[in-house]
Amino acid sequence: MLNLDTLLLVQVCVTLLTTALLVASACYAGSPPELRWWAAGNLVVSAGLAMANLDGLPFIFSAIIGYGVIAFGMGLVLRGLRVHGSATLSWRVVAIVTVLALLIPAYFTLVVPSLRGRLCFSGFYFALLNWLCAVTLARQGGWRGIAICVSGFAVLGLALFMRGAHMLRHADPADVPASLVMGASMLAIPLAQVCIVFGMILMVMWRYAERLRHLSTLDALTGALNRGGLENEGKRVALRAQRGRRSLAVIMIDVDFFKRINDTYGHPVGDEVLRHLARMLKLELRPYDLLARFGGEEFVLALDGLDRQAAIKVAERLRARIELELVEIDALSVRYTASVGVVTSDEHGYDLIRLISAGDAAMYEAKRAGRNRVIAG
Ligand SMILES: Nc1nc2c(ncn2[C@@H]2O[C@H](COP(=O)(O)OP(=O)(O)OP(=O)(O)O)[C@@H](O)[C@H]2O)c(=O)[nH]1
Repeated sequence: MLNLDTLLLVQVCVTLLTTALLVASACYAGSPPELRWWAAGNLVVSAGLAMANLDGLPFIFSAIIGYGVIAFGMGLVLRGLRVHGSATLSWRVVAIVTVLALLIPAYFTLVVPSLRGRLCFSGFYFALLNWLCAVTLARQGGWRGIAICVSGFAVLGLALFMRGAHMLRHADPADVPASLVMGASMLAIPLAQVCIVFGMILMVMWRYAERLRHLSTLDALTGALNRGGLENEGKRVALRAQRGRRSLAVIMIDVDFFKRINDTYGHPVGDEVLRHLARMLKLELRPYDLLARFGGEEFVLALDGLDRQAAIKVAERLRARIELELVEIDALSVRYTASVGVVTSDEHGYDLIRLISAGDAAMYEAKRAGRNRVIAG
């Protein structure tokens, strides 16, 4: 038969070990707040477990306060789960969770003294808290990493519930079936804890990798897509337009005499002009359109559903707006113009590379024709 004290020690050790894992992954993944809450929660839970079970501590700790500490730790874990779902959990809720966990053992210690009642109903309460964690996480959807964590919380809740239910039915701790269930639940608890923490780490690492992948497709100066992002996203935009039998327009925009802006005002001002242009273009786009920085001072727009006439109209509106805009940096006010090339899939097909090179040719024609104008290719 499994020794319950040994299993309890295993549970505390596993909690400490998983806390170390959470801290290590927080260091690697830029210390996201949810990992910090989970690590803190885990640490508090292990302190509570030690308080509730260690011999030699004053009775009040093992009988009442230990349970409150465990619940407080679970409140922190729950807070982390909410933060992971871009929500929050007020401290008032954490306090209520903690106070309820104190009231149950206090009732069965001070009002109606019953060890069985205390262990049993505290078990039910902690089962509920774990299920609440499972539900909070499951509602966030996106099952990568979450599934293992939800299963961990569900199993942990089930183990605690079974233990409570068994204690309610078997008053005698020497009862064999009761001991068997107790042992099995004590074994399931650390295993579920390991699952939960691995799930948490997976969730955070997955999100971190996604963020890095997203950042790698963006131009650091302007926030528009970079060439890599343009290749990936551009293919999707072109395919979507083609499947929907809609025209796809590509507009190439190149700042005129940008070298002169750099030479006259300095590179930081040139950078600000590029940021300004990207901001303005983004505002003009619909959510499914695409903006990328193609080269130094050249941007490309891919607009789904615009035929030649509509695309020329948009390009002319953008050119006119650029001409009117004033970029203000400190005491400086800088005006600039841009040359614009427009092409659509109706003339050049849906291959984005061909569209871009045709658009580029039209844009260079606009430069040759005197700049600050739109040419359709
Ligand atoms: N500030 C800044 N300048 C850049 C950046 N990328 C490229 N440039 C500069 O942009 C300038 C582009 O100059 P050119 O290719 O001669 O073009 P232009 O002066 O705009 O002339 P036209 O295109 O013919 O009107 C170069 O001096 C590059 O150094 C950037 O990220 N920031």
